[in-house]
Amino acid sequence: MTMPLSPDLTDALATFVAGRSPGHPVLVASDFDGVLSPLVDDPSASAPTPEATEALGRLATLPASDVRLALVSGRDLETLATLSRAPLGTELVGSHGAEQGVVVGTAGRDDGDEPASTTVEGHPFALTDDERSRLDAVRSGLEAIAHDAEGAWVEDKPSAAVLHTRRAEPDRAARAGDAARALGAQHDAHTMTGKDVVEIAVVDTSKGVALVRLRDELDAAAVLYLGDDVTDERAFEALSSTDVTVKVGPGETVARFRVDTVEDAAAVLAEVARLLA
Ligand SMILES: O=P(O)(O)OC[C@H]1O[C@H](O[C@H]2O[C@H](CO)[C@@H](O)[C@H](O)[C@H]2O)[C@H](O)[C@@H](O)[C@@H]1O
Repeated sequence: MTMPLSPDLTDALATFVAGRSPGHPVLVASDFDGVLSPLVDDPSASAPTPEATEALGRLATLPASDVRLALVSGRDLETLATLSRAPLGTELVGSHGAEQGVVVGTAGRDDGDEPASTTVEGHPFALTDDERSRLDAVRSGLEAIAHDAEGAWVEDKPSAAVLHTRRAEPDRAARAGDAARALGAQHDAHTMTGKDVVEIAVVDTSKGVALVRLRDELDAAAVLYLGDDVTDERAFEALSSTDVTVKVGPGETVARFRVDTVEDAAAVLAEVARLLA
C-alpha cells in the first residue's frame, strides 16, 4: 500500500525542483534493487514495479534542461540496463560506480513477442592484469565458500564477485559471509556487505563517488537520491544538506527522509514528475 508522503518530504521536493535554473537541471537518481524493484530470491527475475516504470517514463519525457535521470546501482551496467528497462537518456552507473553509461536506444518495449533491448553507450572499462588475476582468485575462493553453504551461490560482475546467501539457512549464511569478508581482506580487495550479499571488488569505488562525479558532469543544481541498502549510505553521506536523500525501508541511515516501501519510492518519483510538469 502506498502511504501519503510526509509534509516535510513533500516540501523538500518542492524546494528541490524550484532550485533548478538555466544550465543547472535537477538530478533525480535512484538505486535499483529494493527501491525500484522489490527484492526477490533470483536476481535475474528482478523488475521495476509498474508505478516505478511509469514515474521514470514521465521524468524522461521532461526537458533535459529541467531534469536529468540516473540509476546508481551495484548491478553491472549491462544487467542494470536490461532489468531496469530505463528510458532513453537515463544515466546508468553500474558496479557501484566502476561502470558508467547512458541509454541511447530502446527497442521491443511495446511488442510482447520481442524481448526488450536497451543500448547503452558506456565509458570503456577494463581491469589491469593484476586486478584480473585477483578477481579470478576471489571468484574461486567464493565458489569454494558457496559450495560449503547450501543455498549460497556466486554472481560474477566485471569488477567483482558476489556471494549470495538469501536462500541459505541463517547460521550457514552468517558463517559464509564471515568467510567471504576474510577472503576479501586476504586479497586486499574492497568488500561490501549488502542485503544477503557480500561483494568483493577489485576496483575501489562507491556510489557516493559516482554520484558526486555525475552531479558535477551534469552541473546539477541539486540531487534527489533514493536507496535502501548499506552501500547507499555512501551516496547519502556524499550529498549535501540541500540535496534530498531518501532511505527506503528499515535500517540505520544518514538520509534526511525515510519511506517504507518500493511503492512509496515510486510515489516520490511521481511527485517530482508532477512538480516539474
Ligand atoms: O545497488 P542495487 O541496485 O540495490 O544492487 C545491489 C545488489 O542487488 C542485487 O542483489 C540484491 O537484490 C537481489 C534481487 O532482489 C536479492 O536476491 C539480493 O539478496 C540483494 O542483495 C544484485 O544481485 C547485486 O549484484 C547488487 O549488488
